[in-house]
Amino acid sequence: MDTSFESNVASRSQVGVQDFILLEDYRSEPAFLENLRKRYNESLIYTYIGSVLVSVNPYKDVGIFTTQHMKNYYRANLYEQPPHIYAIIDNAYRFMLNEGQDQCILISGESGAGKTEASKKILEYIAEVSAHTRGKDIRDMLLNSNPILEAFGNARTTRNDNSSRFGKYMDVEFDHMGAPVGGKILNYLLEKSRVVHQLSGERNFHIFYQILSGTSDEKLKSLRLQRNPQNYYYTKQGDADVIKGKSDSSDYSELMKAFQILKFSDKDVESVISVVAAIIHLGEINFKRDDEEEDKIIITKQDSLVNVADLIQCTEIKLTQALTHRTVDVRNDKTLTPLTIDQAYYARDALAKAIYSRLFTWLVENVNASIVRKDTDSKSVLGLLDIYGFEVFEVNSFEQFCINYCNEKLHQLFINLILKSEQEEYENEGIEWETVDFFNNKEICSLLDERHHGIYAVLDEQCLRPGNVTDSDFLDALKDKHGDHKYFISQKISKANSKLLKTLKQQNFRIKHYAGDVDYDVKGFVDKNNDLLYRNLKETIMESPNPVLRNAYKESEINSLKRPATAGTHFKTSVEELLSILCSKLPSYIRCIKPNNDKRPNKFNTQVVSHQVKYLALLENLRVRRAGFAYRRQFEFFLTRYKCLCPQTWPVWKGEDKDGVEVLCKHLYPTEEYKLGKTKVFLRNPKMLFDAEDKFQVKKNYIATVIQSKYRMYTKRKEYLRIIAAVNIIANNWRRVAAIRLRERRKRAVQAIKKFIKGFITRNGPLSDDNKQFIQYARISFLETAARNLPKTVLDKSWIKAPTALVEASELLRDMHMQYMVRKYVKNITPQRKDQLNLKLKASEFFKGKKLNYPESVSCPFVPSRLIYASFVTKYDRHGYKPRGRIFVYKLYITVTNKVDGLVLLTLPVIDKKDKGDLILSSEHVIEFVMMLARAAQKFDVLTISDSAS
Ligand SMILES: Nc1ncnc2c1ncn2[C@@H]1O[C@H](COP(=O)(O)OP(=O)(O)OP(=O)(O)O)[C@@H](O)[C@H]1O
Repeated sequence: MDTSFESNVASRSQVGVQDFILLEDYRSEPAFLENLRKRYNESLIYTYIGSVLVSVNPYKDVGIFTTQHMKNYYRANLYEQPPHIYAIIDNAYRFMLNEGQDQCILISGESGAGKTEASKKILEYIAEVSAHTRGKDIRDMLLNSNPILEAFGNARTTRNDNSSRFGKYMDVEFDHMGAPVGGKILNYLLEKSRVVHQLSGERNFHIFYQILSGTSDEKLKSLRLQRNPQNYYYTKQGDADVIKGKSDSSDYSELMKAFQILKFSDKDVESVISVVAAIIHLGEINFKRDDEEEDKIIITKQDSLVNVADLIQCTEIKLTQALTHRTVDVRNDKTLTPLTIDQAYYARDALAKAIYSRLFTWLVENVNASIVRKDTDSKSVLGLLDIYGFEVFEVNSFEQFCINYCNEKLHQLFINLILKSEQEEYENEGIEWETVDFFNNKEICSLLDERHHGIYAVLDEQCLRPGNVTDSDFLDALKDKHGDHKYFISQKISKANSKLLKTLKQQNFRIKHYAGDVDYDVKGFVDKNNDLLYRNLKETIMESPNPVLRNAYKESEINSLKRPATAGTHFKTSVEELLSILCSKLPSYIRCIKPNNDKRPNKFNTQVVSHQVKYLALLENLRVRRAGFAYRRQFEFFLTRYKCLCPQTWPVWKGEDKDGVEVLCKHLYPTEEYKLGKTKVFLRNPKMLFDAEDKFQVKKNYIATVIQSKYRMYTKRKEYLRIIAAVNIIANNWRRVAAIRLRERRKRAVQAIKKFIKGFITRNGPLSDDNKQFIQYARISFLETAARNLPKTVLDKSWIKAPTALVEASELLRDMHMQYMVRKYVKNITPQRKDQLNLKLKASEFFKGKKLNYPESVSCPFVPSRLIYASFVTKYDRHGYKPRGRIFVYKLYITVTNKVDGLVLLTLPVIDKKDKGDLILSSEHVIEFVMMLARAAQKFDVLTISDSAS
């Protein structure tokens, strides 16, 4: 929203105003010039007057024609970027594509103001922005038509080193995608007199110097030319053949390349070069009176004539005759009359001009043949008019008259279109049209071109008169017809005014053009209007096989008794045709201004510019544009931009836009300062807009903060909602995944269980797919359970129950484990313990199943500390010796009952009578006691178990 005309308003004070409409003192010429100057000094060469672009030639590179600049202006609104020619062309190009309305861009300004450069920039822009589309060939051809037309149609003048000496209108046709698909060039009034005559400091057309400088030595030799232009009459008159910063030879190379791109054949190019060379040689032909025949003339430089004849491929005799004689047709009786020397020179120059003019027409026709649209897929047309500006010289001739007439007509078109569009806008908007004070040049146009009365008509009338008509006759006829016209001044009229008498020459007449007064010298008007080329010369040209000249004149035309249209009428008609072409299109204007007459950068000559501002009618243009209202805008746009300045419309206006704008305007301006149309609001004074814009700029910061915070909130909230949505999606997905997994798990579990059950059912059967897994599981499970529940001692006889399929393995395992336990036990057993165990074993032999309380004792280990020594009997051995260190029980019987008691009967043999007999003892550990005792006695056969009853 900020990149618009209105934002440019905000920066208006930086370097003047970018649009003259915003100029406070818009009626003041000094204010206008000052704005131009200020901007020019800052290298700001473009300024708008509404949609008209005013361009001041910088004569230097201002660095604003880069590809990046083109990109900046591409699809940008007119006011989005600083004023620029790209903005104008982009606007027209887009309008053409979007609305299908043909466009034309009218570039005007005086010589050297930058028209040709502007038209090149336009073509470059079109080529760039349509580069993505098809039509590369056409783009290249359109761009390369320039070097060709410039070489043959441009020349150095005192005002411009590269002055276009013809008017050019180019149509570029586009398809619906915006790709250029074809084009057509129309050329107007080539200044052909330049071929034979140049003023001091000027040159002939560039092509003459390009050929002399750029062709190879060999080629030059074949053309029988020397390099130095000073050697030839037609190229040396201005004595200014070297142009600073311009290379004719490299221009020649560029020209040859352009010929190739535009598909000129080598033969065609050769023919063109030959024709130009022939013209150079033609200028060398001189005449003198024949010494033998007084009334005859002869050619002095015969070799030049031979060169011309060779180059245009005609016979020398025919050419000689055509240059020195003319055929006079009196009642179908054709006689050959010798020319006077003057007539011969006239004929020579006329031939040179005719050939060159024909060459130029042929070139344009051939360029057109190359760029003509080949298919029918053309949607719209963009026309480009680069036409000579208003010309005022020391001596103004027929050419200036024509050029200024064309400008007069274009100016009228400009006024009509600009006024018309303004008027239409007011009418469409239902706003009363306020009369604009502007100069209408309608009367001047009528003075020049009115049927039967205008100056062209008078000239034609004189030219048609039989007999020898002079330029003075023409002037007299003019004085008679227009002597009292408001815009025509001649000596007859000026008699009364002595001041005028001094300034206006006898053979001159003055036209008060819209752009200023111009004095025209009548000399040459009749001849130039007749544009006569003697019949013999025409016939000579026609006979040439050179493709350029071959069809220059039609047989019917030569034999026709009807006079061909005069040059003036021809030009007038082509201007009318041009105007009707322009009228059928929507125009955009580029008004070019030359800042000084020295072709120098950084020099703004107010006087020079002031003159152009006047003749381009820029102030008038501004006045029309400002008539009544300086500023207008669609309601919607205006309300959107400025609604923040009124509490009732801010932040949201709920009603119609128009009502909102009314409320807003009431709040901002006095009633007389604005008007509401049907779709637009009109502000009378730019100051009103400036005020609103300044307030808006201040308010903008506040709004920006609000917008920023709202935006941040909005983005954060959006982000938050996005995260929440994402979380929900993830959660849903996760739940779904979890459910799927659970289902899968259950499914697997069901299958496993099924398989398990099947396996279980068939576990005792042979190994099969059904029970393989179960058995495997049972094995593992059994082994794991067995591992956890292994017996810890050798006495522990427990063992888990094995599944049927594993019974055998289980038993083996059990045995192995027992062996392992036993081995381990045995490995860890002490000698004492072993002894005890042996004793226990012995006890088992004796008591197992024999004494009732024996089983109780089995688990109770024998304890050595409870060892009982038989100390009560000491016996000697049978040899009567007392055994050393040991109890020796000589004869002992031990008896226990078979009951559950601890009684022990010790029966000792009586060695000594005094010794008592049997001994009954009681022990809690009766088995242990008995066994220990028996071992102590080293006799186990002393043990007996008796029935308790005995
Ligand atoms: N935009 C520009 N930037 C830099 N130099 C420029 C620009 N426009 C014009 N010039 C300079 O001014 C010279 C004259 O410009 P140009 O030939 O376009 O004028 P013109 O109006 O076409 O003149 P004429 O009517 O004589 O053909 C150019 O050769 C170039 O040196």
